[in-house]
Amino acid sequence: MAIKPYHYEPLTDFSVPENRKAMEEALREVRSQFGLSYPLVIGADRIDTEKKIVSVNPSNPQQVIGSVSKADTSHIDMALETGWKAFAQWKKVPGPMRARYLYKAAAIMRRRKLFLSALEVYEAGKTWTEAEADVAEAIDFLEYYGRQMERLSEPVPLIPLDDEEDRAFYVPLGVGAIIPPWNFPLAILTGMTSAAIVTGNCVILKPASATPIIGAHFAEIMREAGLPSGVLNFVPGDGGTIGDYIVTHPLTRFISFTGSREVGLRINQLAAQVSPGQKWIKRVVAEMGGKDAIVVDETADLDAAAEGIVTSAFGFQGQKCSACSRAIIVDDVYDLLLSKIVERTKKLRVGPADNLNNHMGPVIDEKAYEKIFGYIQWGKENAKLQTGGTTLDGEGYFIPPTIFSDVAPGSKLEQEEVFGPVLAVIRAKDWSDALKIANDTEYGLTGSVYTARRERIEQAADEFEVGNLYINRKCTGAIVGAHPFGGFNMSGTDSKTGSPDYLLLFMQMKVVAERF
Ligand SMILES: NC(=O)c1ccc[n+]([C@@H]2O[C@H](COP(=O)([O-])OP(=O)(O)OC[C@H]3O[C@@H](n4cnc5c(N)ncnc54)[C@H](O)[C@@H]3O)[C@@H](O)[C@H]2O)c1
Ligand SMILES: N[C@@H](CCC=O)C(=O)O
Repeated sequence: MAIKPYHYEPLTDFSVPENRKAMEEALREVRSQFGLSYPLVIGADRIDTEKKIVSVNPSNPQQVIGSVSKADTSHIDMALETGWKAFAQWKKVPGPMRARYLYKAAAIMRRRKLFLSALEVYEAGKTWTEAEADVAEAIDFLEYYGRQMERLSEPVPLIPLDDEEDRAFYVPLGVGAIIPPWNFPLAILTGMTSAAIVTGNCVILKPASATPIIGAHFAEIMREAGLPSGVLNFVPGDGGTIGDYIVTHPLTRFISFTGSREVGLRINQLAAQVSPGQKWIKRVVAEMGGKDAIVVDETADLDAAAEGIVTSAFGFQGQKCSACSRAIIVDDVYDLLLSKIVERTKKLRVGPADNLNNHMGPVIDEKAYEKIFGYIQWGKENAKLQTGGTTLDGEGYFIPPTIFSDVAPGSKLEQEEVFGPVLAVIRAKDWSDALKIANDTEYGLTGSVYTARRERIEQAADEFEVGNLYINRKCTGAIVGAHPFGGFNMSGTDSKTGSPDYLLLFMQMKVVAERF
């Protein structure tokens, strides 16, 4: 069997009765495993600690999904030392062979797709479709990065000199820390970890504290895929407590982080300081937040725009870095489009994520719930509430999709990342004004433009300062390999996940020049 060219993973249609039944069975299977405890994994050792991170269901926080052991600083020392020991062998494994571990892990994930999706429904509060899309994306990262590593294992083409042989090839960096967020609990964690590993590095993986059980299942899948021990060390812990220790540790060679602007900047700053005994400049790859906008002009298909805005704003409860949190609409069509957006939004059902009939589940935890309601309160005092904004019945952290209109450019709700189901609608004088408002943010992650005018599409391609610009479509849902993903400015360190360039961030080029 030859390795086929990369193709993104198809999604499951849950309107088909057999698929629905299979998912219901997977949800039952996950429930039967509630309460299990998962150890740290350092080298070949599985370590149970007294202190645990307890993971709960955000749709019903009384329900415990499971617990993971909690690493302290001594475990971080152990994991880094173990990683460096494993690195001595792992870096010598040829790239195409390392890729095979990823293909194997992808095959295991594919076989367990619905189980992992069901786990996300309970641990992250994702609806069925959002959960399955995340698992599919994790598989995509494994398949795509494997093939990219095969390509990058070829010798680098050089200009030949007359009197010597020159060779150039990529070598790994060493042992690094992988620090993912909870919002794409399998896809982003898998992408970040597999990119570092397939390029020949060893890692310590600290999953986000809200979704550690999914992380534990990933670590287990990599073990089943045959990954040599010590290449991936799994060390859950509280970011605020052990994060600085990991980042400043002299044995940490690189940090791959995805999360908030605040934590990303802190990591970037701390990593720049040289600790005693450290003999490299740490490399930091940081993917951070967004304040993403959809701009609509007077020539746009307004029904398509309303659909794109609602999907982008409220998919996974607005908890995507790519989420549309600003709809910037030109005056001519503002009132009409606003009414279409509000009408569609009012049809969205919010409730427990394991019920297929709900379009939206809960936000991730109490802290997020309180923070989002802080923004809602601000909106009530400073803008016009169109829908939502109330508390909802039920045990979980449910927030209705909330829309504020007449939000002033430059104001708090127009500038800060809410990371929840809150949409700010902003009136622009005209197209030029709309583009100016869209660019007036320190972030630059995703954006969309709805227009029928060719010259405006080209102007946006040139002037809309975002890493991922979409035309006449939603601003979420990047596909690995088709939409390299990552933002400008305060949205990160200018890297692109799922792109032909991404793996280079985990390697350096070595040149050997030989005279005979
Ligand atoms: N650009 C992207 O591709 C992308 C993708 C997903 C999420 N995000 C962003 O992530 C944020 C939401 O995720 P989050 O709430 O998990 O973010 P977060 O910054 O709170 O946490 C991210 C990770 O950092 C860890 N952490 C916390 N404090 C730390 C410290 N001092 N040192 C080291 N690690 C520490 C956390 O435990 C977690 O694993 C949003 O801002 C969102 O826009 C960006
Ligand atoms: N890659 C995802 C967003 C990841 C951030 O949360 C998308 O394109 O919607």
